[in-house]
Amino acid sequence: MQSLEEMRKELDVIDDQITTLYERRMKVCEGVAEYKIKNGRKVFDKTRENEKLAAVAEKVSTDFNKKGIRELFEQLMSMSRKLQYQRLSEEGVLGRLPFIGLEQLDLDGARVVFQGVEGANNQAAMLKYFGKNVKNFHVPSFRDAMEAIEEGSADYAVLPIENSSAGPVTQVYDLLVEFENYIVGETVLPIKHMLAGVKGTTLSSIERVYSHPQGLMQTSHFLDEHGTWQQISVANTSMAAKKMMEDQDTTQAAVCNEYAAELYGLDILAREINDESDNSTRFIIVTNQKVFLKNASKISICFEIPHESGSLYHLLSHFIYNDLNMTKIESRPVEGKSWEYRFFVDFEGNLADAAVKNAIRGLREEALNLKILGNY
Ligand SMILES: C=C(O[C@@H]1C=C(C(=O)O)C=C[C@H]1O)C(=O)O
Repeated sequence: MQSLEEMRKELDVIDDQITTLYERRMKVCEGVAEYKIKNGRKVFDKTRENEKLAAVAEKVSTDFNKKGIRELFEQLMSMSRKLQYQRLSEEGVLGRLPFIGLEQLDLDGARVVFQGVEGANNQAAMLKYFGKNVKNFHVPSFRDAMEAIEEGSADYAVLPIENSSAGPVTQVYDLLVEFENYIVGETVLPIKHMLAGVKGTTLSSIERVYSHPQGLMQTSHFLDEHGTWQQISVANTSMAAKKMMEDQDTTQAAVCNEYAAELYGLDILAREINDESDNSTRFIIVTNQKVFLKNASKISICFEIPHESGSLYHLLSHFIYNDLNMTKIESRPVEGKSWEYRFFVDFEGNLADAAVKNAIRGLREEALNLKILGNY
């Protein structure tokens, strides 16, 4: 039997050959890039890649090696594409993105819509971002807010997207896909939940507690201690508070913020019942124009992927190869396609950066239905 040293020497010789061949292959791919630039051809040719994968698998013997050689060539061709996108970028033929860069947002006389009623956390987020003199109105649902900007009755909408303890506001993710509206800003607001009821309500008189599902989730530890209370979801925490005022019923209470409790004349029965003491929610500012601030530093996109092994891995490699820092990934089921998912990715960068354009070009060719949700 050969010694380990001898076998390693043999591997070194083989690897030298692979390395030389890799460089030679990439050199040819540069030529392919030049050809494609000249002739306006797409970088990604899935048919050619599938033929190649089948051909190389044919040439090796065991199932293990068939799988291995496919993986190796998937990687090689993915590298080849990235080199080609880079050449396209250097030649300035990446194409223009349909977003217009602005020095600042047009906030003059802007009308802003938020979901809920007076006292909603969405309203507090709006006041934080736009200032207290902002012209505004409120609507019953997130969908109504999206429609208001799409049809132009409002210029901006403020929507919650994610909570530090309860996670994503999934409905808002889905609406971002459905509507031609784009994120232009974000703001983070600390959220403190109170348990509030009309005068005379006590912890022992309560049978039902009302709030937005996020409000119920963010106070689940406290609510679990009162397991007999029925938890009822309503569209907004401030709507729950308003309902308490309207019903005047001591068998029910609302999870809402202090301002809403005050506004609707409720007593606070328990303060700061949120599970996490630093509970906070990130809100996005959405508009109907494809614009971004020139100093924007975060990009949100979403895409579907072919239902094949390795496809997410290959798509995410565009971030790695362009040195882009991915800060978040979420997935949501694709409507009408059971067990298929749409991915939402946030990463650092500006749409004017070459690295960003390069990554988006690659993602656009290789993913299904890529949508840029905004740069802010
Ligand atoms: C090199 C090409 O570009 C891409 C990369 C391929 C490869 O590395 O073999 C194959 C198909 C294309 O997706 C080509 O079109 O031939």
